[in-house]
Amino acid sequence: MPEVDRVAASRAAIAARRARAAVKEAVRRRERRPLEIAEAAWADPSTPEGSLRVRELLTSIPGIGPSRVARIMEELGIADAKRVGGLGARQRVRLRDWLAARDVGPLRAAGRLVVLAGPTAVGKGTVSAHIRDNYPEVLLSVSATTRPPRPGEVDGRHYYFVSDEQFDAMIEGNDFLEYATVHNASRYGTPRPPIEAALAEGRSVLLEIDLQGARAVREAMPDALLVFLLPPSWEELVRRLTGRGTESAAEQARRLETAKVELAAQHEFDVRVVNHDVGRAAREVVELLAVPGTDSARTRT
Ligand SMILES: Nc1nc2c(ncn2[C@@H]2O[C@H](COP(=O)(O)OP(=O)(O)O)[C@@H](O)[C@H]2O)c(=O)[nH]1
Ligand SMILES: Nc1ncnc2c1ncn2[C@@H]1O[C@H](COP(=O)(O)OP(=O)(O)O)[C@@H](O)[C@H]1O
Repeated sequence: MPEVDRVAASRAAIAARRARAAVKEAVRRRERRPLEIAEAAWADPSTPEGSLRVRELLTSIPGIGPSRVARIMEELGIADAKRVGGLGARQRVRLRDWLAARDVGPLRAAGRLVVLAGPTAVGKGTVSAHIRDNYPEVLLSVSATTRPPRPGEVDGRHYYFVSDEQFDAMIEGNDFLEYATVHNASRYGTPRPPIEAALAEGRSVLLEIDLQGARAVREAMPDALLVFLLPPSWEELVRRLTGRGTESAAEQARRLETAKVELAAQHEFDVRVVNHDVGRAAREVVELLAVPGTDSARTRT
């Protein structure tokens, strides 16, 4: 191919990729409905909608992660690399029915609720704090807890430190999105009102809670995206727990037993992020929040 044609072809490929990225972003931000994208693709398969892969379309839908997408595509009998515009008639019917069943009607600007969970000492607190300090557009939910503050912890910033009676009153008042007893010791709960207010304003919310909390949020809010934070290795997890030095040897051993059970539940989650480096892991989580106006939201393809 002559050089000038090659340059034109590669420009066209870049433009097509950008156009597909814009379609995915619009779905992610709930500006366009997935069903409408599929219908545009079938009306004209040469459009960006037509050349979008089915996998990409489904992964862009808020609340659906890659492992669920793989399951859905298997159920629909659609091969991994298929483009929406290239589906056969029967596959189109199956995909249309599936999208229509979860079509939510009129769209509204909506923030996303992301739950960050993972085994003890993987770095959930560190990654969340990094997000709170570097991405102020994300609301990091502050939980209420009955455990006493550790040195340096500030009421209202790290937790709302409450008495057992106050915690009971919050349960009575239906003030929690979820609550649980963690490590067989203290109670922790996610206050509901700030989350509902932020989501209603189109702001994204991050919850850093334990595995039972993540499951409860999925029940209460099926659109929530569940992210599991993984250590680079088991040895590194043990190093982080012992290095933190906030638990006795007996408590560390108990938490490591719980960590094994928690790691076994990682496949219940939509997305897994490995915490090699705090900044990188935080950025990956923020990209999942797809906050309009952040660099990560703009450049994610
Ligand atoms: N279910 C639930 N778990 C929470 C909540 N807030 C914190 N947790 C979890 O409680 C556990 C204990 O937290 P913490 O006392 O700060 O100690 P850590 O284990 O050293 O992080 C962690 O696994 C947190 O993810 C909450 O609101 N709900
Ligand atoms: N990416 C990382 N690399 C090295 N150490 C880390 C990393 N993330 C967290 N840590 C360290 O691991 C320990 C546990 O982190 P923490 O945020 O308290 O875990 P969690 O909230 O999951 O229990 C802390 O000492 C923290 O400084």
